[in-house]
Amino acid sequence: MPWFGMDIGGTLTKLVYFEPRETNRREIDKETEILKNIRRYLTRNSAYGKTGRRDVHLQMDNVTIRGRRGTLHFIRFPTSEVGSFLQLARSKGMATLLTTIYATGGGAYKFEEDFIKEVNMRLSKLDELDALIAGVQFVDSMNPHECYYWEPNPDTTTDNDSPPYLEPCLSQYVRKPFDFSSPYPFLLVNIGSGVSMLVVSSPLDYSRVSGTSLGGGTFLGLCCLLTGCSSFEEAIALAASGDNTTVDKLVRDIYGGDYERFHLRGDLVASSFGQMCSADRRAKVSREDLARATLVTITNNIGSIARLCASNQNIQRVVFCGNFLRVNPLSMKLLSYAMSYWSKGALKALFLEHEGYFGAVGCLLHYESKSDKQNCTENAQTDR
Ligand SMILES: Nc1ncnc2c1ncn2[C@@H]1O[C@H](COP(=O)(O)OP(=O)(O)OP(=O)(O)O)[C@@H](O)[C@H]1O
Ligand SMILES: CC(C)(CO)[C@@H](O)C(=O)NCCC(=O)O
Repeated sequence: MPWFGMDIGGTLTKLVYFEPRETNRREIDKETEILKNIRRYLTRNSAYGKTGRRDVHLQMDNVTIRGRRGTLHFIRFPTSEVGSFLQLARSKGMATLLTTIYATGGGAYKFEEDFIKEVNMRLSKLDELDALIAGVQFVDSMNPHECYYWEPNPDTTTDNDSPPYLEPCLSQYVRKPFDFSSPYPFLLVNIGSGVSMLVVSSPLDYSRVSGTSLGGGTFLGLCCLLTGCSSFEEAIALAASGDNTTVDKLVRDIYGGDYERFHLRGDLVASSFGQMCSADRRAKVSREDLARATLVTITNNIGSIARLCASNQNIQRVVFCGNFLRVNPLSMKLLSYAMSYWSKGALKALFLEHEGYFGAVGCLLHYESKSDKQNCTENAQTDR
């Protein structure tokens, strides 16, 4: 059976395929024709059907899993296309193999029967947050460049005591590697369709301390409504060339400058979408500006909750992951700026290269959903 790990999320399904290195002739001969075809199909293409994509740039070579060396391939498709995926898998002969694969995410429960009916495939279900943490730890241990952060380029910033203003500052942010070899404790913020926030205290000890339904799904849903865009990539491209200050009400729109007593600078957003109460302004606003304001609103809200959780728990490192951050450097820079600015430099925002794939990797590792060793508690969500 090919080694798959699958995370069937609210928006995207992530499939990670481990291709063991062929060690000898006997092993190659033992592989059935169907398995060979599946391997060739997956590894020689980067698009599957209309919507399946392999993220070739994320491929990891020379990975060891359960004593075998090989390559990890990262594939995604919209969860709304699970039906087409099952038909494709059937057409490749999957139904003739007696298979069980490890799967997580809400869809592992929702689509369990469909997998059995369509491709004779059993889903062995793992908890999505257990799988997420296991995946983060494993990928980070295999990839020295996994973890990174953003900071203003020291060559382009001026020597000035006051923090740099937001907009000019963001364009100067550069990406830097971060040594994540002693990570604990850290706050893990998984921005998928919705958002989960986990305090990770040690490899086997974490708790879900908060969450918010205002996540990546909200950004995309609102952008589709407001701009008529039809894909995440389009929404991000619109936001990248927009200006949220025509949509949001800033502190300076209310005060004429800074609100000095409480150190609220004039360029801070006082009220997200606050300018859209005016019919005149609504008539003039562009799709780009609306997309930018939606991105900034959702990102800053997640940043605020993350900051509260981190300071409640006395944590300095906040690791953001999830596919909302895919092709989305703007949100990463905004989060970096907000974490540092609002905590007066105490908090550091960190990011992971394999963004939304950790749950699927965790499945591939065949971690058990309820290990006796693991101390995973669903805490009262007091941070809301
Ligand atoms: N190609 C894409 N299509 C749709 N959304 C995308 C795409 N790329 C990135 N995204 C963003 O990623 C989000 C989904 O992220 P992710 O795959 O981590 O979560 P999920 O597993 O689907 O959701 P959840 O964990 O809440 O069930 C979307 O809501 C959207 O903001
Ligand atoms: C429901 C999950 C865990 C599914 O991945 C995720 O979408 C999420 O954490 N949503 C936020 C739920 C909340 O805490 O308000």
